[in-house]
Amino acid sequence: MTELIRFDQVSYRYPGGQDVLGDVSFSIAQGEMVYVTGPSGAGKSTLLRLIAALCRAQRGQIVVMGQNLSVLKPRRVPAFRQHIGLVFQNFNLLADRTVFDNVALPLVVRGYAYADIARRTRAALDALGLLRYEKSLPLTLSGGEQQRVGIARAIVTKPALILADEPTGNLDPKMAMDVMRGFARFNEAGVTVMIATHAIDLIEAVPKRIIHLERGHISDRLPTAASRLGETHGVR
Ligand SMILES: Nc1ncnc2c1ncn2[C@@H]1O[C@H](COP(=O)(O)OP(=O)(O)OP(=O)(O)O)[C@@H](O)[C@H]1O
Repeated sequence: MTELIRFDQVSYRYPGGQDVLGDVSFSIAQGEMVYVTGPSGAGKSTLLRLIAALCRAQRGQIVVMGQNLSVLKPRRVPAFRQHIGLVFQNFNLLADRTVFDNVALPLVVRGYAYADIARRTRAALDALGLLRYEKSLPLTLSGGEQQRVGIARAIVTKPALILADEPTGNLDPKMAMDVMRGFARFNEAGVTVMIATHAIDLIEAVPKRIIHLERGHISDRLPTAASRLGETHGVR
């Protein structure tokens, strides 16, 4: 078993705040698919941000793909991130570029030949059911369609690791299920996948390992329909 991600007693606080993650330790093997669950504010997004080196833990050690993130030099962060597909809540799409251009961008940045870019981009668009929108501008699409453009852009480089934060948040139930099954297919093809989600029904439909957070700590208590009810009502 090759370890892809390791957290050893990791704590993190935003500037001026309190610890939002405290003494978090876990290990994820290459090829695993893992859900990160927990009530709103439990620290799910922060956990994914730490793995992507978008922020840096004050205490403990994080190793991702063999790289110890506490000693990763800022100028090396972009190269490190090239192996990660990020799907975050704000889609960060370029409003003045077509769907095709948005999805192709990571390949353009990496200097792929145009024929390769076109083939891979269309394959990613096809996988997310977006081919017919390739010439559209993102703002002419629905929220769910824009979310899928963000996912297509994250997978187009065939990353070793996909980190997805609430990737089904804006999707209708059928599309949400399709997207979750899509992640499971990438995972079957060997990609390690971590998904922060509240969608207990999808987790039950596509069951995988769960890392459950409660107030910044890993908890053995797994998410249930009852906790989902609590979340809907904002109970912490
Ligand atoms: N940029 C920030 N500055 C200060 N505090 C922050 C920042 N981002 C998040 N927090 C705080 O950190 C805690 C954890 O937030 P995080 O977004 O990781 O939780 P989450 O489990 O992903 O929540 P949600 O399910 O609502 O997305 C929360 O208390 C939040 O208010």
